[in-house]
Amino acid sequence: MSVLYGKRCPRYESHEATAFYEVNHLWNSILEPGAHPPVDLLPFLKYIPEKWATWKQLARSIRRKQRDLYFGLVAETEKRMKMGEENGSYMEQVLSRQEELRLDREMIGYLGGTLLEGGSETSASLLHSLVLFLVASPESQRKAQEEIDRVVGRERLPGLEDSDELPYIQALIKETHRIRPVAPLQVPHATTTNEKFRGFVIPGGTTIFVNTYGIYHDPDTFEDPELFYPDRYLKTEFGTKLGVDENYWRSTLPFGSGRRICPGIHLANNALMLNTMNLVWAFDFRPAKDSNGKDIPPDLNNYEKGLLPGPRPFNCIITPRHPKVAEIVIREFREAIDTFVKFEKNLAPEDQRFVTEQREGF
Ligand code: HEM
Repeated sequence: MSVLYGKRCPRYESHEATAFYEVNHLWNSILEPGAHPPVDLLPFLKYIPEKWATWKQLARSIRRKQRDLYFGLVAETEKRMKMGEENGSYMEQVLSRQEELRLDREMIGYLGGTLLEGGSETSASLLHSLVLFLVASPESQRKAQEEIDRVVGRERLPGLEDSDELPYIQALIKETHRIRPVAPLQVPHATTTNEKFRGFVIPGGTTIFVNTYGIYHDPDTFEDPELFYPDRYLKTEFGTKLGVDENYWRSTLPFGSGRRICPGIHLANNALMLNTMNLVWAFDFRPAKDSNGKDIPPDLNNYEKGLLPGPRPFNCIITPRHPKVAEIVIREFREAIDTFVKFEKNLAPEDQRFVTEQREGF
C-alpha cells in the first residue's frame, strides 16, 4: 500500500486491509478452475438470467467492491497530490504521467488494483509455506541460522547487501517455491494462433495451463521431489538431478511464463529475501506441543483451494533466538519511524491512535 498509493495500513484491521482481503478471497475463489460453470466452453450459459446464475451475482458483487477500493485509493492519492503532499508513490508517478502513458481512468484504477492483488497474498503465502517447512525441517533451519550468524552476526539486522553471501538462505527460498509453488497452475493463458510444440498441434484459442507443481514434483527431474531439501540448489543451478538438461530451465518459473510473466518479480525477490533473512536471524520455529509435551508434526498438505492455495492456519512455537533480538528490533523500528511517517498523512483516527500508542514507549 505504501509503495503503490503512498498510504500505510498499520493494522490488520485498517479499513483498506480488511476491504482488500475480503474482496481478494472472493476473487481468488471465483477464479479457481472449475469453481463456476464452464462459460468459456459452453457460451450459451451466459444467457442464463442473473437471478438463477449465482456466479453472475458473485462476479457483480466482487466487481463493485473492487472498484470502490481501487478507484477510492486513486482518488485519495490525487487529493494528496493537489494538497502538495506527494510522498513518491507509484500511483503519483502514474497520475502525473497519465497523458504521456496514454492511460485512461479505468486503466489507472485497475493498474493499481492488479498490482495490489498480485503483490499481497503471493508473497505472504510463500512466507507462510517457508515457516511451515522450517518448523518441519530443523536441519534446514539450523543450516540457515548458522549461515546468517556467520555472515551477519548478532549485533545488527540483516540487509539486502548481505544477500550474495547467503547462498543457503537463497536456496531455502527456491526450495519453498519448488515444493509449494504459490500459483501451482499459474494463470491460464491462451494461444493466439495455431502452434506446433514437440509434434503436437495446438489450435489458436486453446487454454493453456502451465503445471508448475507437476514440473517441480517430477521424479525424473528432481531427486526425492516430495522432500524439503534446499541443499539441492547448492548442487545444481535449478535444483535438478545431475545429468538433467538445464537448457529448458529458468529460475523465474514460479513467476509465470511469456509476455504476462509477473511484473513484480524483482520487488517480490527482494521482499522475500529481506523477510526470510530477518525471520531466520531473529527466531526459532518449532512444532506445537500436545498436552503431554510431545511435538505435533505440522501437516504439510493442509492447503487452501483456489488459484493461490496458501497453507491453512497452523500452530507452531516461535521464540526469539537470543536475548538481544528484541532490543535490536526495537532500535531498528525507532530508526524507521521517519520512513513510515510520510505514508501516514491521512490515516483513519483509529489507525493514527494505534501508530501513536505504538511509538509512545520510544
Ligand atoms: C512470491 C511472490 C510472487 C509470485 C510467486 C508471483 C507469481 C505470479 C504468477 C505465477 C503470475 C501469472 C503470470 C502468468 O500469467 O504467466 C503473476 C502475475 C502477476 N503478478 Fe506476481 N507474483 C509474486 C509477487 C508479485 C508482486 C510483489 C507484484 C506487484 C507488486 C506482482 C504483480 C503481478 C501482476 C500485476 C500480475 C499480472 C500480470 C499480467 O497478467 O500481465 N506479483 N505473478
